[in-house]
Amino acid sequence: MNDRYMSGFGNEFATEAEPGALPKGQNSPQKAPLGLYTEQLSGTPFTAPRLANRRTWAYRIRPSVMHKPYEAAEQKLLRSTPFDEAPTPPNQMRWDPPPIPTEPTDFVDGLITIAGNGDSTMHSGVAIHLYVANKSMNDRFFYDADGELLIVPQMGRLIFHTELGRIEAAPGEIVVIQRGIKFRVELLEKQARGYICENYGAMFRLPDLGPIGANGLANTRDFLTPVASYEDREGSFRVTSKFCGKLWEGEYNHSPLNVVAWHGNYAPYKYDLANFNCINSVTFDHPDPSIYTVLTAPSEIPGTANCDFVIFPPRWMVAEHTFRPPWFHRNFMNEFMGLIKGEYDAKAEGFVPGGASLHNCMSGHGPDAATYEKASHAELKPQYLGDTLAFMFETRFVCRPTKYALETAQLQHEYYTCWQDLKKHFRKP
Ligand SMILES: O=C(O)Cc1cc(O)ccc1O
Ligand SMILES: [Fe+2]
Repeated sequence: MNDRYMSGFGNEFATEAEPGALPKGQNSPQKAPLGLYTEQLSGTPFTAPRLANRRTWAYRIRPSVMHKPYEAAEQKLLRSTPFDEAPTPPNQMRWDPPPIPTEPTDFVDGLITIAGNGDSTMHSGVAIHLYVANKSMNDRFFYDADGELLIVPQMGRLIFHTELGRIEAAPGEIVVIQRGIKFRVELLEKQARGYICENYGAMFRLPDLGPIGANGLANTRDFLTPVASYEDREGSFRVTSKFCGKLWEGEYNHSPLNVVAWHGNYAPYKYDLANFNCINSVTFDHPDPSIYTVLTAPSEIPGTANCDFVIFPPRWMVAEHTFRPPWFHRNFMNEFMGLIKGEYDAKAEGFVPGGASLHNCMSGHGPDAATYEKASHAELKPQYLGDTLAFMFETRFVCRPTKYALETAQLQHEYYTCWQDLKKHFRKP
């Protein structure tokens, strides 16, 4: 731990970048300390039950209201609901990684929507985007009124300069920036690439642990929220807003990252996936992948997540008399997968870091033919899967690919062939 982050999930934090900037004993004094403006940011309705209620009080150089009117802005490959650009095929789909652009492209211009579902205006469903960038945002900022952003870097370290503090993230870590929070993204390397789940629904939270007990999976102390830090910059700035599925741009004469102090429980965080305490079979059989849930965004139906964020981290495989990789299956839920590094144990080739796959409701999938043959005959000694980090956004509604995703050269039209060599082994007794 260093002094740039505070640890815990959903805590009531209090942090000031200048001593004395937080008012004592009340939220909205007649005059806030240091000549700051007081502003409340609500992430849930005022009346949400206490356990789900999220809001933050910000003490800032100027309030968020101070800007010129937003106007419609250029939108590149970013898409939103209703995701009806093209019919959704029931086929298994897989993509190679998107190329890094040759033109200067920042995090916002480099957003590419692959698929999505639900209705952002009804606060349900998700959009799944990739980002590719080679340029930092300096005088440009972004906020998403449609949903919360779960960002999964795959290449390139980044700094997310947010209203509530700075988060540095490398591949292997994830960052969550909630609805409405403004930020800009600085690249610490020449190129950056990764995945984003834009969650229109209820905020991501930690899953219940049931019989696992009070500890395990992602532990609360490993979630890190930044301390307050601010920019006191005046000039000409651009804020891009994602609102009702479209991009809008507003002119500001100051940096909106001007929060000198804040307290509350609505704040961005990061989590290092290496801290995930993996629970798995030490007897036999391959458990359902829900054991790998890092975060869940619930829906109003119990056990039916709007989106689960699941990882397949480095781990020991020890199950006896068991086919160890994922089994063949067809699911109710819809599975978008990405690979941060290494290899995924269900696929011998073709699923590469930065690439993606999509297996929608009731579409058969599972190990490719090469993996099936190998794992059916493998000696079942304890095996460490070291070089691997895959993840899944598992959603309640069918993920409907965008026209871009269906037409891009990165779509692997031959993906289905990885199962065509599965041999008939049946012997009638
Ligand atoms: O399809 C996949 O590769 C994801 C997955 C992994 C697993 O271990 C079990 C089920 C499942 O859908
Ligand atoms: Fe699956």
